[in-house]
Amino acid sequence: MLEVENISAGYGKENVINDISFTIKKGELYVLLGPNGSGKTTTFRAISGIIPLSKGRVIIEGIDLEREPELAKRKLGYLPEGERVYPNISVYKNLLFFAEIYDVDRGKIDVVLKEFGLEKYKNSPAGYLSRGMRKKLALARALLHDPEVIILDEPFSNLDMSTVLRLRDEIKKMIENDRIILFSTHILSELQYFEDVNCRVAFINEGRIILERELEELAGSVNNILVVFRVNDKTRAREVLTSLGYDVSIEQSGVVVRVSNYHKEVPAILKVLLTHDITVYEARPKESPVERFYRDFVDI
Ligand SMILES: Nc1ncnc2c1ncn2[C@@H]1O[C@H](COP(=O)(O)OP(=O)(O)OP(=O)(O)O)[C@@H](O)[C@H]1O
Repeated sequence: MLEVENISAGYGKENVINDISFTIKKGELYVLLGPNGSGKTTTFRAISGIIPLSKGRVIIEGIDLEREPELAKRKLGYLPEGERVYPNISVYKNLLFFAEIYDVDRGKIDVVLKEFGLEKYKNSPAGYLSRGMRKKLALARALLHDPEVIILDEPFSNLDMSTVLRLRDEIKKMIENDRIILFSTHILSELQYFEDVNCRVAFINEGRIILERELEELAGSVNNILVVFRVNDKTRAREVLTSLGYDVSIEQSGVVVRVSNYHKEVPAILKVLLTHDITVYEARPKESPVERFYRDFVDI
C-alpha cells in the first residue's frame, strides 16, 4: 500500500503542492491529470524522496519515507520526466550503477537490455541514444530492481508506437502482479486502454487534488457530449435533427449533435432517423468522456 498523507512540498520556502492525500492499494493504477505547472512532477518527486516534504507523511508498504528513506526507496521505481540518463557513461553502466545501489544481480541487466531492445547499444554512451531510446533506458532503470511501487512521469511521451503498446501491456501486467502504479499523462486518450484495470484518476490544479474518480465512472459519464452519426445522407439527417431542435453540424465523418443524456437521446435519434429512411452506420461520442470531463475541469 502507498499512503500519501497531507503532503506539502516545493522548492525553497515556497510550497508548490499542498495537502495532497491519497492511498493506493496493490494492483491499483493511479493517474494524475492536470495542466502544465499544476504540480504533477513535484508530487512524484516528493513521493520518491527527491525533494523533502514540508508537511505530511509518505508510507510505502508500511515504511515511512522520511524515517527510513533507504529502505523505502528500494520499494520504489521512478521514471523522471524527460529522458534523464547519465549521458557520458555507457548504457550498460547506467544500469550497472543502479544494480549496485539496489543489490540487483548483474545477470538481470542483460535481461532488461534485451526486454527493452537496448542490447545493441549496450556499450554506447547513453548520451548518443535517440530521445525515445533514452526514455527506454530510463524505464529499464526504473524497473530494474522489480519495485513494488512504480512512478512514471509522462511515460508515453516520445516513444514509438510499438514501445507504447508494449509499455501499456507491461503496465497492465505489473498491475496484475499486484504492483502499485502511478503515472501522469497529457495524452488523455491513453486512459481508455486502462478501463479494464483498477484505475483511479486524480485531477490536480495549482498544487491541489481537486477531484478524484474511478476511471470506470469517468468513462461512463457520457452526458453533455458531442455525438457523431455516420449516415448515408448527411443533408437529410441534418434537416431531421434540426427539426428536433438540435444544433447540427456536418463534418467529414457524419452529422454531429450535442446530447445531454447519451443513453436516452441516442436511441431516440436513431429511431427518428430510421423512420425517415436514413441509414445510420454508426453513432459514437466524438470526444472521449475523459476528455469532456477534463475540458469542464480546466474550463477550456
Ligand atoms: N526546480 C524547481 N525550482 C523551482 N520551481 C519549480 C521547480 N520545478 C518546478 N517548479 C515550479 O513548480 C510548479 C509545478 O511544477 P511541476 O513540474 O510540478 O508541474 P507539472 O504539473 O509536472 O507540469 P508539466 O505538466 O508542465 O510537466 C511550477 O510553477 C514550476 O515552475
